[in-house]
Amino acid sequence: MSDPTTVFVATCDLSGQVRGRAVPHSDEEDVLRSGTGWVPANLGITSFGTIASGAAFGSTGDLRLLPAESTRTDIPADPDVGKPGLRLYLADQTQLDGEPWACCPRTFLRTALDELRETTGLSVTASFEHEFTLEGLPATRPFSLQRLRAAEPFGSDLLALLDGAGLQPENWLPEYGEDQFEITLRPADALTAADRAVLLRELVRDLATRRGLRAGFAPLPDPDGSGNGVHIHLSLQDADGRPVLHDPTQPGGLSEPGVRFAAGILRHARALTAWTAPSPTSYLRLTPHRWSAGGVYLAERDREALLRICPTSRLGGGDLARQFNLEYRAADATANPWLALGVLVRAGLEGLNGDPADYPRPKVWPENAAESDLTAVPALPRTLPEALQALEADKVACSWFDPDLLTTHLAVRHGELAHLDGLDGDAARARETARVH
Ligand SMILES: NC(=O)CC[C@H](N)C(=O)O
Repeated sequence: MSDPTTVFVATCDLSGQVRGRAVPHSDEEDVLRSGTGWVPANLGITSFGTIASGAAFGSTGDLRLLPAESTRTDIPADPDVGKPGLRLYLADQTQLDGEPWACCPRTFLRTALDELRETTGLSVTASFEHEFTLEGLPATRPFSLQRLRAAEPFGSDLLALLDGAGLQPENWLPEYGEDQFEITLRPADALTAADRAVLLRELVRDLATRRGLRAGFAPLPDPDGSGNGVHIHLSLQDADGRPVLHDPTQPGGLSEPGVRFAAGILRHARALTAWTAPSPTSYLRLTPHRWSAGGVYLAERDREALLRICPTSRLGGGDLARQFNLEYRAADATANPWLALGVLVRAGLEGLNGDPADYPRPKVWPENAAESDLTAVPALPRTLPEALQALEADKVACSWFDPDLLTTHLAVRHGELAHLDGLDGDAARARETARVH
């Protein structure tokens, strides 16, 4: 394929929106070396396009968008619909001299991973599973071949696009909800996995538009239907790349470091949701019996648990320790993937390094736990304002962020709430659903 003439250099904001600017292909080498201009105030834009009052950034200040070469993604030309090809890079937002900018979400994740490695010797492998709704198809049944075929050639084109872009697609499936599909990618090192999550959503939306469809990632498009979740799978490896989460002698097969990492996530769970589920409608999805996350607990193979110990299989000579992973289920596509994974790493790190008195061993609920046994597990926040209050009340969680990043995040969240203020439930949901397409 010939090189696309346009190169788009992008970051992902506090609402998961990808924003950036294009440069001509002839400038690509220069831009890879020295970046292109950017403005801190971009971080204070809500997903409704307004600048949040109270954001830390105003009319002054300048940054560079410095592309990460590893994220280079080519969208091939689609002459049938008159779209030229595009080269896309994800970028770090840096100071003008190239020094890290502490409010850059990608830098936040990288710094958390560095600190995990420096203080524990551990690294993270991760994968993001995305559900979304494909509007414009005939009605079909959940999980059916009919639904898979109804989405053709979108499905096959998507697998080819992701494969060609090096995103390593794993599963493409017709899901349970009306018009719902799921795409999973192979596990990768944590930064790559989060980069791929940012790219995946854009590639899905772009391809859907080119095929005359509309891909929606709203957390709950229909109040009576299924939610669109983003499930974040993660595992830990030691400095030699050996998996450390699995210990068959322990409850649920979860090793001591695994339990401690999980303890950190469970302890800070209510604050974490302010980052992983940052929209008002996120909380309509996070209710019991939706198989999203019905409470703050750790369980073997239970799709209602906030943290799920995923199944492993010996089939075909499978390596159980390598397959063993934890799945965080309270995220959705209104979250920034770098921040969502970054806060999980930060919380896990607190569990690993913190005083065990502050991070008591969580119970590992067995797969066959009855719902009546689980009535005492802590609840997730019921609304976004509750999650924001939980974040502000959690001084440990607040300490993970540059004060300007925290202030701006809170301002954006409150700005979005204000945008929906006074609308009734249906109107608010409709406005929300429209913005995350
Ligand atoms: N199969 C599943 O795990 C369903 C997930 C569910 N749709 C969610 O909102 O997270």
